[in-house]
Amino acid sequence: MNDASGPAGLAIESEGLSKRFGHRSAVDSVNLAVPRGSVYGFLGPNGSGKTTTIRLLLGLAAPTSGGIRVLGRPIPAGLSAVLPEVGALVEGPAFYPFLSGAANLRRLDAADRHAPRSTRAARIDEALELVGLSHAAGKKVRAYSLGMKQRLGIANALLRPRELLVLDEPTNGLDPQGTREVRSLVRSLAAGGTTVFVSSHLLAEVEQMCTHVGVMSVGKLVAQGTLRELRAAGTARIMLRTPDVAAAARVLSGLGLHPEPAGVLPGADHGGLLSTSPPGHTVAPEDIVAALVAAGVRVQGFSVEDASLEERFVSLTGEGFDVAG
Ligand SMILES: Nc1ncnc2c1ncn2[C@@H]1O[C@H](COP(=O)(O)OP(=O)(O)OP(=O)(O)O)[C@@H](O)[C@H]1O
Repeated sequence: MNDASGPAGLAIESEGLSKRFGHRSAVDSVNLAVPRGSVYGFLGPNGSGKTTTIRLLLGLAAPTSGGIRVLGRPIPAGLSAVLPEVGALVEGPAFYPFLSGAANLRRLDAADRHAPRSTRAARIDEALELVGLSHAAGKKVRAYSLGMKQRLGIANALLRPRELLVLDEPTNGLDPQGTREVRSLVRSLAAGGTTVFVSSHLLAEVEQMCTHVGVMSVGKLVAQGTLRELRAAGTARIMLRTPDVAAAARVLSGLGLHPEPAGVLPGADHGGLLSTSPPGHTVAPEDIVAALVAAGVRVQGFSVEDASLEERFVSLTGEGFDVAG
């Protein structure tokens, strides 16, 4: 595995990570590569193995086979050294409803034997500030909205400065306002330099929050990379309106694209072309227009539709993604 000790290293890395329950493979040969400083969206339909993977990463379950390194140390051997650097929100944290948010954090902080008592109050104030709950510190948790409870859970994960934050479906069950709160919190933590590994079954959410994505399907990691890389692996579509259809088709074919007549398009005198580029083959839109103009093709309209990530993920997982959110 790579050396993860430098800033350019990986915050999480796994090799052949597998977990079986009886004959059932919940996680199957997963090779994760989560760069330091990234917001990594761990995307997959329900039951695809995300929670099990997260439990393995945090040493909450033992792998059947394969290796894991978190912040450069092997798991589970290096857990005690790594855990203080890692904040996690896996199962929704249990709060006492009749205690205030601050009082709940005081109890949780007191349960951490590494947390010095003398700095407890300052630590709690800081964590509440970070998640935007200072104003509600003295309010009983039963009066918190779901979004506030979730942010309190994240505050608990942030009682110490963390290099890595692992969040399992942090917006599950939240209303749109709570969802927005948690997403913007994740973005601001990432802007502060924390690596965030966040699971989700919502494609739109991953697109909004994340720099990197790993896609799980039936226990396997079927794609991984930056959002841009995954988009580029799809097929871009070009729509061209022109009266010079035949000449335009020759130019596009010459660029390695696949033009097809699009019939009469709205606003076109004679017709148009739909053109796709084969996967992995990209021609900059400005180069396409320049080539058309150089060949004397009269361009009435030109648009590029990026391959939708949704199409790409559906083709990877064979499942419709819930794209709401
Ligand atoms: N303790 C367990 N014993 C037996 N099977 C399990 C156990 N934990 C998980 N599984 C199975 O492993 C598979 C992956 O589950 P997992 O919870 O990791 O998926 P997930 O992607 O997190 O889904 P969800 O979003 O619904 O939690 C599922 O088929 C699940 O039923």
